[in-house]
Parts: sequence; C-alpha cells; structure tokens
Amino acid sequence: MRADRLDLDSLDHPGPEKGGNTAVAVPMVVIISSVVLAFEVLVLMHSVTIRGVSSSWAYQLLGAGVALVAAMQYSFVIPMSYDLSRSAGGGAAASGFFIGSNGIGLMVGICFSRLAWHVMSPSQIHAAIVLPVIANAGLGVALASLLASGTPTQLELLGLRIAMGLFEGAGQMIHFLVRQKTPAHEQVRAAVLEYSAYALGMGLGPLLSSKFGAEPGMGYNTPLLPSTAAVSAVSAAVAFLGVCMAAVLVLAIPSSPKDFGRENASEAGAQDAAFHRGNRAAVVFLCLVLFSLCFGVASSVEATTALLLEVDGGWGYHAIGRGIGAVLAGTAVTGAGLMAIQESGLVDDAVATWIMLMVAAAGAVLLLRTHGMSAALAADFLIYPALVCVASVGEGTAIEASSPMSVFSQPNILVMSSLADAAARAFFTPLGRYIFDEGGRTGYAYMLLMIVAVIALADVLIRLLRGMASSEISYGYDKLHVKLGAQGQAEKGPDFIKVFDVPLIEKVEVRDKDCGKGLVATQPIRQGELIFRAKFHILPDLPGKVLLQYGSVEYVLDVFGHSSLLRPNIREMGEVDSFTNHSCEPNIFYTSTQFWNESIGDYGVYALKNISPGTELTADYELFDIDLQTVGMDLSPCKCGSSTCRGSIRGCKYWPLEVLLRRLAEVEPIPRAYLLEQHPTVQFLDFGKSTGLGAAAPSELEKRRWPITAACDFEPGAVICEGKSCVFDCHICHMVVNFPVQLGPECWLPRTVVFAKEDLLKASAPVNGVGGQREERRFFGLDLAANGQEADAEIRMISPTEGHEATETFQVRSRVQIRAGQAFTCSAPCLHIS
Ligand SMILES: C[S@@+](CC[C@H](N)C(=O)[O-])C[C@H]1O[C@@H](n2cnc3c(N)ncnc32)[C@H](O)[C@@H]1O
Repeated sequence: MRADRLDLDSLDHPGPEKGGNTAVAVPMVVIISSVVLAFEVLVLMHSVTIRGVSSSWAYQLLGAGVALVAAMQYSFVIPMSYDLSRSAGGGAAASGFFIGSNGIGLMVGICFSRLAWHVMSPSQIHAAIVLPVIANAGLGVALASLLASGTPTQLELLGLRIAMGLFEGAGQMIHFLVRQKTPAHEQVRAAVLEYSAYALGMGLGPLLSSKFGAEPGMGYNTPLLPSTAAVSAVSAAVAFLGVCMAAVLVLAIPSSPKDFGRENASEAGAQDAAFHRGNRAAVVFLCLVLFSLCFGVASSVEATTALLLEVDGGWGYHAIGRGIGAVLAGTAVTGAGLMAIQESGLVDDAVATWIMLMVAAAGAVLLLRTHGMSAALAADFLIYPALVCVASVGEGTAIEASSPMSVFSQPNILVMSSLADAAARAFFTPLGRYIFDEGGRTGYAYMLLMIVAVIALADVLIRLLRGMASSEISYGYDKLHVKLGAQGQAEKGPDFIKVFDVPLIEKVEVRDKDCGKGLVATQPIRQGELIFRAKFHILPDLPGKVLLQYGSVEYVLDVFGHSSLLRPNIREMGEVDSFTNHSCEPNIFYTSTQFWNESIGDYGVYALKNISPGTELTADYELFDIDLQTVGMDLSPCKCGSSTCRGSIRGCKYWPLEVLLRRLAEVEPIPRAYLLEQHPTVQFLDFGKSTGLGAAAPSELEKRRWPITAACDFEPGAVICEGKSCVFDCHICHMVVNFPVQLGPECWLPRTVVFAKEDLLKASAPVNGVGGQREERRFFGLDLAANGQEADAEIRMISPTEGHEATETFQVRSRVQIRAGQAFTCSAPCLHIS
C-alpha cells in the first residue's frame, strides 16, 4: 500500500498570515484558569461544604478540574505542535515525537509527586498541592502570551511542552489525594470523571488556540531531529525509561505520606485477606497493559488522524484543530454518558467496556473500508472516546484492587498508570504515524484492530481474576450478611457490610483535621454536658467497609481502622463517634456503656470542659479499654499538639493501674456534677471504698446490671463492709451511686452505677414516721431480702443520726458463710426517724 505513503516534504505550508490576538487569548486563559483554580483552592481549603454532596464527590470534582486545566494547556499547543514537528524534519515519526514530547516532563513531574507524597506530612501535602495548580495557571498565561506574540521558536515550544508535562506530573499529588479520599466503589467513577474532564480540556485547547493562538507556519528554525531511526530510538528509550522509573518508584518508596506509614496496616491486612496476592498482581498488571494500550492507541489515532486530514485531505491547521478538538470534547460527552449509565445501574462495567470496544473496532473497520476525510474523522470519533473510557475503567479497576501497604498501593498504581500513559504517548504517537506512513490506511487499521483485540483479551482475563477474588471476598461478606442482616447492601453494592443511617447531631460536625477527619463543635458546649448519645454496633472481626450516612453526607468506615476488638471475634464500631481523634488534653469523656445487646449498644459523650464553637472534640484514647497496637492504630507520634502531650499513645494497659484509675476518677465526677446540677431530682450517693465487696461482670451480654458480690470468703458473724446510705423520695426514683471497686492493693476502680426503679426498691428500706406527701426510703445500694426471706447478711446503722436526709454509715455482717464472688442479700435495720 505504498500508494498511501505520505510525503511530508512535498506539502505546501502556508506562511504566517498574522500574529495571534494577545488581547483576547491571554484574558481567556487567565479567566478559565482562575475559575478552575478558585474552585480547586476552595475545595482544598475545605470551605466548600455542600450538603447533599459527599466530600468524596467534591474531591473527585477537584481531580477533574485539575485534569481539565492540565489538558487544556497541553492541547492548546497541539495545532502549533503539528506545524512545529514538520519544520523539525525527520518525517512522520519525528512529528509524532514532538507531539508526545511533553511525556518527558510528565515523567519527571510524576517522580517528583511520588517522592513528595512520601516525604511530606498530610498537612504539608494539603498546603503544597495548591502550588502546582498555581504554577499551572501561570504556565497557561505564559503559553498564551508566547503563542499570541507571534513567533515562538521550536525550542520555546518544546520547552513549554516539556514544562506542561512537568506541571501535569507534579499535579499528580492532587490525584493521589483525590483517590485516597475516594472510596473503593467510586474509583471507576472518579477515573471516568477525571479522564472525561481531561478529554474535554484536550478538546477545548485546540479550539481555543485555533481561534486565538498564533498562526501556524511561523518562524521556526533549527531542525532538532534528523531521522526516523533516531526518533524511534529516542521514543523507545523514553518508554523504557518510564517503565524503569515506575519500577524504582513502586519498589523503593513506601506508599503513604510520612506519618501514615503504619496506620493502614490493618486495612492492608484486611484487603490482603480478601484478595489473593497473585491475583492482585495479575489484575493490576493487566489493567496497566489495558490502560497503556488504550491511551497509546488513542494518542496515536489523534496524531495520525491529524496527519491524514492534512496530507490526504489537505485540511488546514485550524480545521484540524477544530476537528480533533471536537473529537476530544466528544470524549467528555461519552465519559459523562458512561458515568450516567454506571450511576443509574443500567449496565455494569463489563458490558459498558465491551460496547466501547466494539465501537472502537467499528472505528478501525471504518478506516479500513473507506477513504474520505469525513470517514477518517468519524473513525477518530468512534475510537478515541471509546478507548479513553475503557482506559479509565481499567485504571479504576486497578485502584479497586489496591492494597495500602503492598507495592500495589493507590499512589503506586497511579504512578504506574501515569507513567504507562506517558510512555504510551511517547511510544505510540510516532509508531502510529510511522505505520500509517509505511502501511497506509489498511496497515494502520489492522494495527488498531489487533490492539483492540489484545485489550479485549486483557479485559476478559481481568474479569476472570477479579471474579475469583470477589468470590473469596463474598464468602466473608455472606457470613456477615447472615449474621448481621446487611441492610442497604442491595442498593449500595457488595462493598458495604452495613449501612448506618445516622441523624445529625445538633452541636457536632465532621470536618477534616490534621489527623484525618475529626468532630468539631458547632455551638458552645458546657462542661459536663451530655453532647450526644453515641451508638455502637457489634460486628464480627472480619474485614469490610461500612457506609455511614450522616444527614445527607456519606462516609466510609473501615472495620479494622474504625473499630476496636471487644473480645475475640467481636468488634465494636461507633457511628459518628468513629471520627473522634485523640488528645492528651481531652475535652470529652465517655460514660460506661448504659445499654447493649448482641448487635448494638450506646454510651454518653460528655464535655469535660467548656467547649467553644470550632473547637475539635477530642478524647483520651488511653482511657479506653483497648490496646491501640492490637487494634492496628498507631498514634506515634501523637499529633494532638497539647502542652502535656505524652508523645506516644499506646493504650491504657501500659499505664500503672493506680495512675489510670486516678485519671478515671478525675474525669468521672465532671459529667456527674453537671447531671446533678441539671436534674435536681437525681440523688447521688458516694458509697465509699469497701474492701469486702466486688462487682461481678454480667454473665450474658443482654444483662446490664453488675451484681454486687463478696470480694472474699466470709464466715458467719464477720464484717463484710461498711458503707454510706442516704434517704430518698420514692417518687423521684433516680439514684446514681459511686461504687468504687477494688482491683488490687490501693487500686480502686471508680464506677458510677445508675439504679433503675426496681433495683432502687430492692436496695432500700422504708423509713417510718415521716408524714406528708413524701414516701421516703433509706438506700443502701445492696440487695435487701424480700419480706419473709432469710437474708445472708445483716445491716446495722453505726453512725449517729444527724437528720433524716443525712448520709449515714452502716455496717454489713454475714449471718451465714458467704463465698468469694457470691451475690448475697441483706436484712434491713428497723428504720424510724421521728
Ligand atoms: C478512630 S480514628 C479517628 C478518626 C480519623 N481521624 C479518621 O479520619 O478516620 C483513629 C485514627 O485517627 C488518627 N489519630 C487520631 N488522633 C490522633 C493523634 N492525636 N495523633 C495522631 N493520629 C491521630 C490515627 O490515625 C488513628 O488511627
């Protein structure tokens, strides 16, 4: 098919007709860049809080915005690049090299991002990612001025293309962040959104530049590349360099930002358990192959169609710019359509991918069978958008299969796919033009069909391997499903083992803080106040994700990252409270569990201090009954920033018990004092320390009482304990007792016990002789024997009566032998207050 062979040298290039319109081009780029930039900065600074839009959507829009700007800049120069490439000499392959040359800058930028992601802390990353965006906007202005000014040189244009690639690569840090904030089930959507925005930018760029930029055929000089052979060697070397850099980056650099290193260990363990290692490697590898082939073919089609239109059709640069711009903008529309289809659940990823592959194949066949220019453009219209969408599904799939602590972490997969993209651009663009030049339309069309067939094969293999992995996952989920009844699973897909639909808490909001998400007060909160009642859920100790719907915002909780091991095989996961961060100077405190059964329970979250709006609510994790290392949380170093920060937070079991109990005793009276102040009808009794008494843990989960028992064996007549009693009005019926339990020598556990009405009556005796409205009883806190029943012990008052409401001391003596750990009943003294 040598008849199709292109003779670039024989082309008659138009000379420069006029300079660009600087006055229009610069403000255009400034305005577009500024709008997108302002949006990005707003999202980055978290001042965009749109109710009804999940924060993960906001991040995905941010990623799309960044991609749009990068693509617009990249493609603004495309018509010029075609012109530039031809003046460089070296034939079709050389022109391809010019078009793909920003891949070199891209690779360097990607390496920079990946290193920065590792070296910087999360807060530094948040601050730093604004920089590439700002630099990019500046570059856009420079580009517009240069092109509009009239006579850019080859070197200037090449420099700009490489700089564009560099900044695009540096902007990868933003994509790392975006993908980190995107839950697994939204990764494909995030990728499609990003690549659609990218394609839209690629479409807008040539349209804008053909309208406002410099005219082509201007004063380029100094041909840079001499021959096709040299260009082929350089592009193969660039592709090889990309592969090597990917290998070094993913193997040598840990996956997480500086302080997040071990935090994700349990998550990694969970995901590793759900996804066989070999399968993961194969899935990621195949996704990358698919991804780079798709992008390679897409960029090759884009550049080759331009060549075809120019050489065969005699199209001018502006017409080519508009045509290709329209194809790329069409990609954005296809991407949006794909997203809409995915969101509506009409077809799944597999069906959508296969439809698009068939469309791409139809495009190649069209190229094979027809000769007109409109058919060539139509083929581009069919192939380019379809393959970009397949590529984005491939990248999303690879990220779904990521595992934080392995080589296949999200940042690593993004680096690998970006480098694969850069290498594919650098390699396939000249290759496509070269094959077209050598083999004509037919050869080129066969090449495309062959690559589409390889992509299809890769897709089949990926789906087979994923199917094997997901059957492993679903085994675990099925068990959970049976046990827990995973409501919401049907609508939300198999990603979630549970959906917690939580009403808004009046004074609290979830916001991004230095240690990830945190709870922040939105209104003043008084010391001791009950801020909210927090619910917790009992889950099996298996990996999985839970969807937390808080008002209209959705958060994803990871079972291993957001729950603690309650006992072997059972975990406890809170709802909004899962976002409470630790501080060594906490301002909230949890009361003991008030209620729980086999699936849920709740506890009170109280303020230890007056808390002003905007202050983060923090608890002291070392007051919880958990070993942070065992549950996979690592707070070393602690980032609470308080002046008394203990530096490393490991769990209460590492504290001397005496110190721990003293600290518990310090905080418990605070909510209690507030409660008593707010509710004068609640009576409080400090029973006092007693060496003779203990408390038995409830034998079954549903029992919430902690029965009082003998701490050791007592012979008949022995003194079991001395305690404090008080008189209360039976109609009020609220009694809170501080009942310290001895755990060792000088080691007391303060315990607040709330007596319900029936327990109150059992633990008190009627006081005779007081008239009026009040029906009064004396409260002892111990179970009294019912009338006619033999009591195991006897209560005697030992302190002088100072008034009928005064607290009085009593003594308990055993009547029979009482064994250690045994619950016992007492006989009440005869009470008469005149
Ligand atoms: C229960 S979660 C709290 C919510 C968490 N910030 C999030 O975004 O999901 C506990 C995790 O928060 C982080 N964290 C909380 N307080 C911290 C602190 N004082 N210093 C360092 N990391 C902290 C740790 O990564 C810890 O594993």
